[in-house]
Amino acid sequence: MIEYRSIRVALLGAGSVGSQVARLLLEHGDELTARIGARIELVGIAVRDVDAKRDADLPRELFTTDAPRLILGADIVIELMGGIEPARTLVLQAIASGADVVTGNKALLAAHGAELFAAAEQVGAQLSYEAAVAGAIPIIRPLRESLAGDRIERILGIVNGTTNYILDRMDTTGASLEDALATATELGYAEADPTADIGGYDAAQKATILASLAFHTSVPVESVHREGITGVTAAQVESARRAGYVVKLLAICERLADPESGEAGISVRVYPALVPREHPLAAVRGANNAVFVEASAAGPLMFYGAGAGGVPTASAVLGDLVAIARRHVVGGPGTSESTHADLAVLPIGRITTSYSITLEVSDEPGVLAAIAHVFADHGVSVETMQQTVAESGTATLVIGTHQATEQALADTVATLADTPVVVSVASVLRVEGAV
Ligand SMILES: NC(=O)c1ccc[n+]([C@@H]2O[C@H](COP(=O)([O-])OP(=O)(O)OC[C@H]3O[C@@H](n4cnc5c(N)ncnc54)[C@H](O)[C@@H]3O)[C@@H](O)[C@H]2O)c1
Ligand SMILES: N[C@@H](CCO)C(=O)O
Ligand code: NA
Repeated sequence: MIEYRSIRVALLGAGSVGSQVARLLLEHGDELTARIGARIELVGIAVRDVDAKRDADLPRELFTTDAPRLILGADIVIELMGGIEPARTLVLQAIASGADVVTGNKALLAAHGAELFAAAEQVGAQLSYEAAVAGAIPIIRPLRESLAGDRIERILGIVNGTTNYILDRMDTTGASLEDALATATELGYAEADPTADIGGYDAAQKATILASLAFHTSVPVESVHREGITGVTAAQVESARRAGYVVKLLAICERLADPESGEAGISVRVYPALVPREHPLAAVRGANNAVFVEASAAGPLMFYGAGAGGVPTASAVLGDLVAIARRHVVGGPGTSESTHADLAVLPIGRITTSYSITLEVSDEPGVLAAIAHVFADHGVSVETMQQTVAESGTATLVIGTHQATEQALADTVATLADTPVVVSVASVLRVEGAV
């Protein structure tokens, strides 16, 4: 019989994801041993309350409330507690004590990634985080390894399941945002406090992580332009549907030249946008996630699947664990994060996009000309214009623009709002992923 060496694993947190990681480790131990060439020994699980009800039946003797002590002597620490503290201190402590770390904590990485990666690099430790972006979907490893020889041009991600569920429900049933959110809460997709999801904060954290990796640049979460879905109305979704679009909350990471200096830069932004129905992202339904990557040589690629859920997310955690454990068997330092490109993150005003603008206008002679003037004055070219006349003496104009800078489009919208024939600017949405 082969005598396998033991790799000591400490788990921090046994909630939705942690409890499934522990269960799978215990249930599939022999198979993992054969794949790794070493035995994974789960030495303990740190939790807040040893007697709390869990999603999986786990041996009580594994539980402890003393996380700092559990870390000592571990070869690999899996952090699945969430939040910033004490997760940050514990991860730093694990790295300092010579352990490698697996985490699913996007909030921690978005806020303190640079510090944690630097600490890991200093001692040759590995910090892996596949679960932190788009749950079970392999996206971190493909960006870091499979596409390491390519050049990423753009990433369009649906990386928040809760908001995708809400927008999909609005699209398919005509529900209001409030009603769709209530259903998402009932079904357990949305948290009791849904701010992080519907405000776009969760997606912004994931965008930071994706952009840093894709563009070899440390991207602070504060530099991400963020708009949530709270302003999306049933009327906008319906009008998008009639025009052949679907509204999606997108995390966009894009390589582009600064229009002012001409220097290479990147844009990282999160907002609800119109996506053409023919685009692969339009087919991402319910609470699923997808990351659409455009690479220079590979062309377009889409990674699709379950972006959340205890069991699927545990798969991503175990993948990282097995990769690290295999390295323990053969030896050598971990892979450090590369930030050599150090590209500037451009402010939202410098990016180029196109808009769909819906205006309520008076239905009288000269209105179209007046509106066309506003666009021309700001150097924004109109691509399409559709008019519907209401009985009340007003008309609805849906105007699609060609690509223009955000600043020019924002100035156009501001001037339109002050134009006497414009009764109201009913909706302004960007269009992304033109096919
Ligand atoms: N749930 C998902 O679908 C999902 C998907 C992707 C990533 N993630 C990430 O994975 C991590 C874990 O998520 P979750 O849904 O399992 O969370 P959870 O709230 O269900 O579980 C957290 C666990 O950590 C423990 N814990 C929290 N603070 C602690 C402390 N101070 N000391 C000791 N134990 C503590 C809790 O007792 C609990 O066991 C988070 O960072 C989350 O963002 C979750
Ligand atoms: N709240 C997140 C969970 C996964 O990070 C979502 O809705 O996608
Ligand atoms: Na993932």
